Amino acid sequence: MRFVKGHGTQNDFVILPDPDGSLDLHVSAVAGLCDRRTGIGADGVLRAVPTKLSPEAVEIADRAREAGAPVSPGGAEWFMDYRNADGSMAEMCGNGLRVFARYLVDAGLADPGEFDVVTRAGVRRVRLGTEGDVTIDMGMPRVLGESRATLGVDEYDGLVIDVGNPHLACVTGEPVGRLDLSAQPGFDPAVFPQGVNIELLNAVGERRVVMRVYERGCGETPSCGTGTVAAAVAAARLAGESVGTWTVEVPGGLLTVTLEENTSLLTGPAVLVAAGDIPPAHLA
Ligand SMILES: N[C@@H](CCC[C@H](N)C(=O)O)C(=O)O
Repeated sequence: MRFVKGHGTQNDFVILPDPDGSLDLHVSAVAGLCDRRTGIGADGVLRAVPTKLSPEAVEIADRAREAGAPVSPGGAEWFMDYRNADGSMAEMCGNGLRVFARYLVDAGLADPGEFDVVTRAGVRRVRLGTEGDVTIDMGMPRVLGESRATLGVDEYDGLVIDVGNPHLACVTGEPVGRLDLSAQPGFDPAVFPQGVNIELLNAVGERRVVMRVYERGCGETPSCGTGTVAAAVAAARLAGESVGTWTVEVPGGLLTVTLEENTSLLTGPAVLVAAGDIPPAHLA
């Protein structure tokens, strides 16, 4: 089985091309591939399957069209089947989608420029820039209320934000570089029955934030694209703003989030670093 390895601001992924839709990915196979000692090592797996060969993806694309989403006519040809490092499925991955788009273009499976990709969060438009950056239309983030994260004895208030997947974005005055994110922070399971990605962030300047994240199904990662959108929304609220461009500094680099009236855009790098073969026994 072929694989490609890539990352977006150090949030890293194993891409598994599945051109005939025959790959039955088990939780343990994903966890094995993502293991940093016994596998390839990654924060997640991106299975690339033609939309038409995945009933799940066909349904998502149809629903998006019915809801009036401007799915490009020949577009949305590929489904990004995203899995976290522990093997769990998630709806959306912002860094992963940039890397996925880069892979499709490099592999000759999509034309450079702009195209649509099906994700579990809906159809997302991607645009490859000329400088190596990729921009994704992430849709309209929804603020659903407030909740609290706990780190040891410390509590952090935050906003419950849906970016296709669930987030709790907590702005704090305590420098986030000092926080211990080595263990799962506490959260209210009644608010997040499916788990949550938790961002802790400092507003450090004019539309600039520093963020760390503890991802559902992964642990602390150097970056989370959907998390940066949630962070920008939380920082914007604090500043009494709702639109504009925020720079989000994560341990793995810099991402740009533009909040618009009806949508949000995420821009950042997407790099492919290796390719190879996985022995079939490793996927069994
Ligand atoms: N790293 C991702 C988010 C991946 C999914 C997340 N862990 C979840 O379970 O929702 C990103 O870049 O957005």
